[in-house]
Amino acid sequence: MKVAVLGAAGGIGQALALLLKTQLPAGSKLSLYDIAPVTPGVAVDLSHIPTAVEVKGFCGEDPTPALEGADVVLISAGVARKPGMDRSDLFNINAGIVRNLIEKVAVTCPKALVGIITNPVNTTVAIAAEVLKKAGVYDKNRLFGVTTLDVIRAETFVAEAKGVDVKDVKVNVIGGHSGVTILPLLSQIEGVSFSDEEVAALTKRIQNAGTEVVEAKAGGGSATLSMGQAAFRFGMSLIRGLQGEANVVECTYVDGGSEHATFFAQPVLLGKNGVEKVLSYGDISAFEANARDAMLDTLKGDIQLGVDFVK
Ligand SMILES: NC(=O)c1ccc[n+]([C@@H]2O[C@H](COP(=O)([O-])OP(=O)(O)OC[C@H]3O[C@@H](n4cnc5c(N)ncnc54)[C@H](O)[C@@H]3O)[C@@H](O)[C@H]2O)c1
Ligand SMILES: O=C(O)C[C@H](O)C(=O)O
Repeated sequence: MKVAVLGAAGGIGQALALLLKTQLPAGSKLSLYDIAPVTPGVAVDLSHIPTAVEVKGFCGEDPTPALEGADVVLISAGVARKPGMDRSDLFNINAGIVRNLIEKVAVTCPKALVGIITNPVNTTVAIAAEVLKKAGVYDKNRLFGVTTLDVIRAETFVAEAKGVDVKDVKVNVIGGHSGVTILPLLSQIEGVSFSDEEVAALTKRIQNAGTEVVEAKAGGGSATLSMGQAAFRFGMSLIRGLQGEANVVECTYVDGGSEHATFFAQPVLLGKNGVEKVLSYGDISAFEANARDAMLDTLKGDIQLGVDFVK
């Protein structure tokens, strides 16, 4: 199994690379790419950790050597928010970065499973899809927006609020990855109940959790360590699916034939070809149905921005 991380010298990239180096299956290859010249050094640093995972680092303008033979590509290359910015403010810089990297993916490893972390995810995934379509290699089952951070936040905050063990809390988060498009389905969580006020407050906190970190870091960036963990969880789920493990399910933003929008995050069964099956997100409350319907104009606008960028 070969995993490539693009943006590997960044805050997320380094945290993710450390987790992958220490926990990928024995015999795996880890390929780190970033425009930053430090990247080969990041790989040398990691290579001193005694695990049976070979790690190589590449820098410069061309990611091709890092992508050769990749089964999974995780992309966190790009700029992060500062206080006062929305994720959409990152579009001007990150749209072009994702487009250029995906153009290389399309040529070098078109069959790889690609997870996009770079914001604004609602838009950058649409950009990636259009680039792959243009290159004639688009397979909707192999492209994912990584929304796992919303899931782990929801699980953490619910466990804290209700005083339960976090390992017993499972939360589906549907929609997209920004503001009102992040919709945790709190009504489905087994073993806990919430007042209407608690639902409103927890939903808002989960939707604003990225901003909570951006403000706490006071200009020093956005979530990197929790995102490293989230990307690691998602990347490992892709790998477990590729290896034929049964019942690997993650919420992720996919082109999955949703009735709501071209791309929509919901539970997905992962397998040897990426998306095995897009699963129903199940019954939801009236509050959640209203929030889902209210997000759709925003989500569709975000997606259209990505489509128009490439066309
Ligand atoms: N999906 C999510 O839930 C989620 C969560 C947190 C952050 N993010 C996003 O992830 C992205 C990265 O965040 P970060 O904190 O790691 O930022 P960072 O600035 O620490 O790292 C970004 C890295 O990308 C590299 N880079 C820039 N242009 C590149 C290019 N053309 N090719 C290769 N590498 C390039 C930079 O050199 C840097 O090392 C941001 O867009 C951020 O908003 C997404
Ligand atoms: O909020 C951000 O800008 C980064 C990320 O999308 C997050 O949710 O933490």
